[in-house]
Amino acid sequence: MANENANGNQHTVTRSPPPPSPLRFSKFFQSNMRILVTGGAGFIGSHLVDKLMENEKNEVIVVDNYFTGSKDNLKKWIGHPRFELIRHDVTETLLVEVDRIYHLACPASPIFYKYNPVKTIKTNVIGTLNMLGLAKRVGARILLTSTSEVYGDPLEHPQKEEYWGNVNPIGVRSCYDEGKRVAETLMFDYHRQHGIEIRIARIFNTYGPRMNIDDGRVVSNFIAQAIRDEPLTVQAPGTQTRSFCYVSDMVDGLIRLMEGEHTGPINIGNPGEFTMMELAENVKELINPEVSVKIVENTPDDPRQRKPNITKAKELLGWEPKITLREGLPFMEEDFRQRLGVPKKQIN
Ligand SMILES: NC(=O)c1ccc[n+]([C@@H]2O[C@H](COP(=O)([O-])OP(=O)(O)OC[C@H]3O[C@@H](n4cnc5c(N)ncnc54)[C@H](O)[C@@H]3O)[C@@H](O)[C@H]2O)c1
Ligand SMILES: O=c1ccn([C@@H]2O[C@H](COP(=O)(O)OP(=O)(O)O[C@H]3OC[C@@H](O)[C@H](O)[C@H]3O)[C@@H](O)[C@H]2O)c(=O)[nH]1
Repeated sequence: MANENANGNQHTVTRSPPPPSPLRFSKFFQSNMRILVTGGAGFIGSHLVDKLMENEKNEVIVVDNYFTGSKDNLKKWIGHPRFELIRHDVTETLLVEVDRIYHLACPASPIFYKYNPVKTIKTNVIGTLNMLGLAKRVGARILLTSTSEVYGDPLEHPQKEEYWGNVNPIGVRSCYDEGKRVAETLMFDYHRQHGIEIRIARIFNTYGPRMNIDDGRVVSNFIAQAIRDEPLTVQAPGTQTRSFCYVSDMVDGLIRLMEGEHTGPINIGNPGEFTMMELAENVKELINPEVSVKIVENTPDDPRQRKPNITKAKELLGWEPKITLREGLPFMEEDFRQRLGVPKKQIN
């Protein structure tokens, strides 16, 4: 069986996939779909769990080491008969009988993934190897949440999936950028060599409620600063761009990819591109017109531009984002105000 990969090359899958559990072929009683979500206590993962749990035919197991995630993000499911939460680090092997694996375990914030770069690359390489070994052992379909960072500091703009990227192999972000690239390589090697059913999402900047308030990412920083009346810290030059996808759109895209027939990689993101200065102006206008903006130093290897070409997501998944940045920011403001205990100022 041959299918086309993102680079347009035919690649032959030499082996048929390992047989899924006989449970999937039950005639009289259709057993629940058993879904493992690694990193499910995190920002995107916990919203994914919420969506998956809405389907009564799904059982969800979350494994997480709580490096950046929190049990608080899953508190409404703890004790639910179709939900299990396991404290586990994916760099250690795991044996659970499942039908689907959403592999999200990896710190996403640059501050956190740069905190322990060796651990970050172990999580991306050994963690993904362990999850692929599990998928092979139990006959599960596995989805990897890769990232727009695989394009590095892109020379092609907007970025299509066929673009091979412009990545520094030895920089301070390489643990994440190269870690995710190796993870994608491992996914395709297990697909070609063992027939594993894989799905690869290249996620672009995602924001929404439950983001770690102090995780250092730009949207969470600006909103927390605006609410606390602190200057918005635009990292120089301020003209660099990102494209921001609201978390509910992201979750919808991930589920469509998992349950569709395409391996990917497929870009999932919102093509609405903003400079950091424009983002600051939007936050100022929507949340706190009095707040000041200050230019601060940036970190090495910060990509200068990023915007997804989402043609494949539209054509192959029937997906496109629905929520614009100006619609999504107020939802995040409400969440942060509630968590910080800072009510909106009454304008009399
Ligand atoms: N949020 C974004 O803008 C974005 C963009 C691109 C890709 N992604 C990817 O999406 C996934 C989720 O990102 P997020 O924004 O929810 O980040 P997050 O940091 O909130 O979630 C990551 C989760 O993984 C857990 N984790 C980290 N290392 C682990 C390990 N070794 N073993 C077990 N659990 C571990 C963390 O505790 C956390 O709960 C990540 O793979 C990230 O690379 C996110
Ligand atoms: O306070 C801040 C923080 C960040 N920034 C700038 O905002 C831009 C975005 O930075 P962030 O730290 O939010 O995130 P990045 O775009 O670097 O990575 C993000 O997108 C790709 C994902 O894979 C990563 O997981 C996610 O963190 C950068 O240009 C950064 O310099 C600010 O201007 N001010």
